[in-house]
This record gives sequence, structure tokens and C-alpha cells, in this order.
Amino acid sequence: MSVEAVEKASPASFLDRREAGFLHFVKYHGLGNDFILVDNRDSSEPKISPEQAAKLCDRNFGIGADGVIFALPGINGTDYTMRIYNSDGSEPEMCGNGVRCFARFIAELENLQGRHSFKVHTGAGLIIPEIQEDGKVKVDMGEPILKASDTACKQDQSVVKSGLNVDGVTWNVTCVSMGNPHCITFGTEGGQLAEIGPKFENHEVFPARTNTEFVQVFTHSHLKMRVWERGAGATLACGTGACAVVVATVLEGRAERNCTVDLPGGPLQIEWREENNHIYMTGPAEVNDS
Ligand SMILES: N[C@@H](CCC[C@H](N)C(=O)O)C(=O)O
Repeated sequence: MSVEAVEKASPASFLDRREAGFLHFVKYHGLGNDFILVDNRDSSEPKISPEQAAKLCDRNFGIGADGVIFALPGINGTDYTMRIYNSDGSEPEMCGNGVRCFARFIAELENLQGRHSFKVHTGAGLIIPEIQEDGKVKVDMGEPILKASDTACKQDQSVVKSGLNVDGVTWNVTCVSMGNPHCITFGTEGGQLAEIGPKFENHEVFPARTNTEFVQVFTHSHLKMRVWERGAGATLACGTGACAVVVATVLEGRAERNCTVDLPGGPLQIEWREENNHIYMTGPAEVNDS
């Protein structure tokens, strides 16, 4: 399908205006990490190509967004499938802020009032968001993955507090996958993120590239991070990143399992529950209505 035109629609008007050839969308954001949401429930293939998604995400020549998210039919007993293209057109396995937006988008499409939870199939497996009374979304993000080969890192064993040479400087890093890969380093604000971020992202040790988080620990339950996202660059927030950061912080003995993580766009509450090894992320998801 070619995108002949795009039109920004409020969720209420979204269902009434589906003229052929138009790609209708709603823009949502989670703490400023913003997405173009597309109703794709009538087909199991995304309505636009990765190249078209990259054009739509362009902040000067397109709509502008960190990614395009598609709500597709569920498979394997799930209610829906979520797929996402990053702003460069690459397809990641999962997106934490995106899945909170996805839940609010589905609630609008299905005209659901109030509290609701869905089973969502993603590239990272089953993810379960639940809309709370206050409108925030709490997400069961599943279990973190530490095995090096599954964190997209070319090492045999898990990478915890290991030295990584980036551009002549040795950084202590911990690698955690939330379905998508994260490389976490402590004690720095990230400095010139646009300079150092791409060097981590494209480092030879990460054949599938990586997201990178620069973390400061304030207390045992209060962290601050900046992120350089694979395929999207510096963003205002990263949900999978915040989850991976709490796992790395616990593994390095720097904090407890329940933390507030401050991101440039605002805070997320992250809990890594001991009894089932699952991570729970709670935060807002809102329509971009400005
Ligand atoms: N912003 C997202 C993560 C999006 C995917 C990421 N850029 C990747 O390529 O893995 C989040 O909130 O988790």
C-alpha cells in the first residue's frame, strides 16, 4: 500500500474516517517517547513498509516520531500483536513506552471504559499491559535475559560490570535484554550523548546494535538515566531501557528491586519481582493533542 496522504485524527474520529489510500493514525507518547499508532487489526502485515515508516518519523519532512507502532491481530492465544519500526525503519523486538501507548490506543479503538488488561504478542514474547484507574499503565514485561548471546553481545557468558573499550576509553558495562538489547553503564550523565551513543550502538561486540543507558544512582530506590536508542538516537524516555537499568543496578549491588527511574521525559516506576523474576513497569501514556 502506498501512503498517499496522512491525517492526524483524534481517537474518537479515527474509526469514522477510513477512506481508501489514507493512512489514519493517532500520535501517542510515553514521557515524550512518541509514536505513530496505526490500527492494523484487519491484517497480519503492517500497512506501511519500514522505508515509509522512516519517512513518517522524520521530524522535518514527516509527522515526526520515535517510531511507528502497529496494532495487529493476536496470535498464540493473545488478544493483539504489537509490531514497531524505529525511526530509522529497523524493527526492534519490543518497546516499553510503546506498549503502554498501545494499551491506551486499543482501549480507545475498542471503546473500553476504565481498567483493562490485554495479552499482547511481541517480538519479546507475551507482554501484559493493564490500564489502571488513574490512567497510567502497568505492564508485566516478563523476565530479563542475561545470557550474553541473547543480549546481542558477542560474549559467551553474561556481561556484568565488564570492561568495554569504546573509542579508546574503558567503560564498565552490564548487558541486559528485555527482548531487545541494552548496554548499561553507571556513574556518568552520558556527556555528549550524540557523540558517544552511536559508538556504543554500532560497536563490533553488538552485531545487532544496542541501546545504551547512562545511569546515576541517587539512593537505593532512585535512579536517573539518559538513553541512546538503537535506531532512534537520543529519546526522552525508554521503557525497556528503564527495566534493564533496574536489573543491572540490582546485579551490580547498587540498588533495590523497586526503583523510581528518572528520565528526561519524567519518571517510571520499575519493580523486578523476586518471586517470579518478572519486571513490572508503571507509567503514563497520552495522546499528543497539542
Ligand atoms: N523506546 C522504546 C524502545 C524502542 C526500541 C529500541 N529503539 C530498540 O531498537 O531496541 C522503549 O520504550 O522501550
